[in-house]
Amino acid sequence: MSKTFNDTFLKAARGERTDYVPVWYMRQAGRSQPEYREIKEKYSLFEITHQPELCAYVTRLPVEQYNVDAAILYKDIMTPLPAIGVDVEIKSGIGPVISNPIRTLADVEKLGEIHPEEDVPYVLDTIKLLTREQLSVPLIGFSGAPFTLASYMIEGGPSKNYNKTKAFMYAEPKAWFALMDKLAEVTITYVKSQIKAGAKAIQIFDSWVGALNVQDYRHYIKPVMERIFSSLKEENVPLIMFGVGASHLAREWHDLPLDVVGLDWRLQIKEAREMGIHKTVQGNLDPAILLAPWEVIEERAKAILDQGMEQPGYIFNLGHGVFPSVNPETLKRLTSFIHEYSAQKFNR
Ligand SMILES: Cc1c2[nH]c(c1CCC(=O)O)Cc1[nH]c(c(CCC(=O)O)c1C)Cc1[nH]c(c(CCC(=O)O)c1C)Cc1[nH]c(c(C)c1CCC(=O)O)C2
Repeated sequence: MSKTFNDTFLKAARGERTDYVPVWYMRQAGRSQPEYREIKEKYSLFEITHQPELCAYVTRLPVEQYNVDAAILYKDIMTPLPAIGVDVEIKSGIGPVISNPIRTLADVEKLGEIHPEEDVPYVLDTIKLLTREQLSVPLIGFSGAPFTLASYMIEGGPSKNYNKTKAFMYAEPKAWFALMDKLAEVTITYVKSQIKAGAKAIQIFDSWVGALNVQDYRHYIKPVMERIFSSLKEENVPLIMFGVGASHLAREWHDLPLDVVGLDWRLQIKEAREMGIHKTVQGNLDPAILLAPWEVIEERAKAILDQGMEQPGYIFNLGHGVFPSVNPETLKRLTSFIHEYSAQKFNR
């Protein structure tokens, strides 16, 4: 490794004091970067992820350009699903589309298991490349969570209201829980293989689970999340939870055996602390703010930092992914602002 390893992100994730607030951005490897757009003209997401050298390069780009404190593996939450029999294609401008959606218990029973070394060797090879030779910051591995994966598998694609998913959940509880069990198994096996290959932290994306109320979350989802996090806990790497529009579930996540509660922009960090969330918090600048003039971005970032830095255990991020139209210079400037402003405050 040429540079010394920077573990600020891992320390913050574990709730330890740091010299400054670490930063990374969801969807930092992507469409806001001209180098990435050039690659995307030639290759699809799945084609990039099947080429470990290229995939490692795409993963590294934002670390070098934005000076962020963590890298996130370039792949999608759909990546493990073909291995268990899901026919998924990522359609440009739409998202994941699935041609054999789940409709019955028999469909659930047909789903297979994942064997990461055979089914997704390219994911593990990319991680090995990055963590053994190329990265000076921790690599975040990830998986989609059962509800969010199931929502695509049942709806057959992106959805606004998750009606089919909810109808399946309420009307076919036996099939629902069987599906949650299968997806928990996939998540656990897949994530453990990423950690074994070298991932230093894990984020679980339950992006769309905010569609459920607290009662349904407790009944239909929390037990499966409890099982996943209890099993992953054995691996001793920081575990991060994230979802969109899920402020009403943040307290439920906090109960789970995980290390970091990810927040979108709807809940202020001080409100989360008042709700009793004392674990590390990650977030939560509204990604739309990045399209505003710099003065507005700085003011909003400062307001978030002033709340987040009050307790140790804070990681700066956006409340959701970077939009394609964001200027890379803005992300670079924001990272140095977060680093400098927090270093000054911490060292006073
Ligand atoms: C729900 C979800 C998906 N994928 C993901 C989530 C959870 C995070 C979230 O809430 O946004 C996670 C994801 N998807 C991708 C990453 C890469 C790593 C990173 O954050 O930089 C990550 C972490 C690449 C991607 N995932 C996708 C692309 C676009 C690829 C293409 O256009 O071919 C990339 C680079 C496609 C995808 N995949 C998905 C959607 C909704 C879309 C289309 C929307 C879009 O284009 O932004 C499902």
